[in-house]
Amino acid sequence: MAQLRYEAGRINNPNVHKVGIIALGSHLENHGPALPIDTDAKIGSYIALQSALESGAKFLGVVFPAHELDEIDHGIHVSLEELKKNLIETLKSAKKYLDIEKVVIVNSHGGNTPIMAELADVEDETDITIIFNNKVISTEGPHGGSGELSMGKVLGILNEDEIDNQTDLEKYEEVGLHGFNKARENDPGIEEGARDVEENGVYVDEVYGKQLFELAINSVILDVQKLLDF
Ligand SMILES: Nc1nc(O)c(N)c(N[C@@H]2O[C@H](COP(=O)(O)O)[C@@H](O)[C@H]2O)n1
Ligand SMILES: [Fe+2]
Repeated sequence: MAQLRYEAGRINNPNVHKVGIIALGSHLENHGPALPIDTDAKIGSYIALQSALESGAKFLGVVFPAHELDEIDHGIHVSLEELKKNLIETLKSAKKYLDIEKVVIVNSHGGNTPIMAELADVEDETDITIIFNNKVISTEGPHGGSGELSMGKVLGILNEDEIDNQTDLEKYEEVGLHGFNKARENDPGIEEGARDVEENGVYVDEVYGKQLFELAINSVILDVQKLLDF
């Protein structure tokens, strides 16, 4: 069997080959008329791929299923148990075929956050060390709001003709999670996002979109370094 040249290419530390970066987003979720239903998956995949290119870590693609709170009905999502099962199978496959021992999960969908409480289990089941990176969720602001619109502009997935309609909130109740009153009552962050869209509307700024991506990518690169230092 061929001897692999782990030091080939722009590789600072050959151990980086044991580190993977995988995106966890949502492919089937309304984001108003200006953004496609797989906006989260594309934002997360872009961050994961760019981070892998910069750090030398392996790009492991994107997890297919996504979870969401019951009180937020804006797409097609699975139970937390089903997401956890799929994540374990996916990571076991990365270990079996690519000899991956450590992974950064790049989360780009707010509804996946509850999986964080299951990660110790996932690490035990897969014998893989995990860092869960939620940076883009914590900086992007409201669902289908200015942050996602601006990143969508950078990715070229934005329908510019529909931007003025994005805040027709009676029609597109998912924008800012405006129409999900129970979720707004239960989560001050969601309430804040809804109020922001209701009071300030939305805008598109490509420079802002690039800054959001840079912040998220740098944060993932730092996580890769932390895993290398383990
Ligand atoms: N979709 C969703 N589900 C939850 O459970 C949430 N807590 C949030 N939070 C807010 O929505 C933004 C996420 O929107 P995307 O899922 O990335 O489209 C997030 O930034 C919070 O403002 N969202
Ligand atoms: Fe989402």
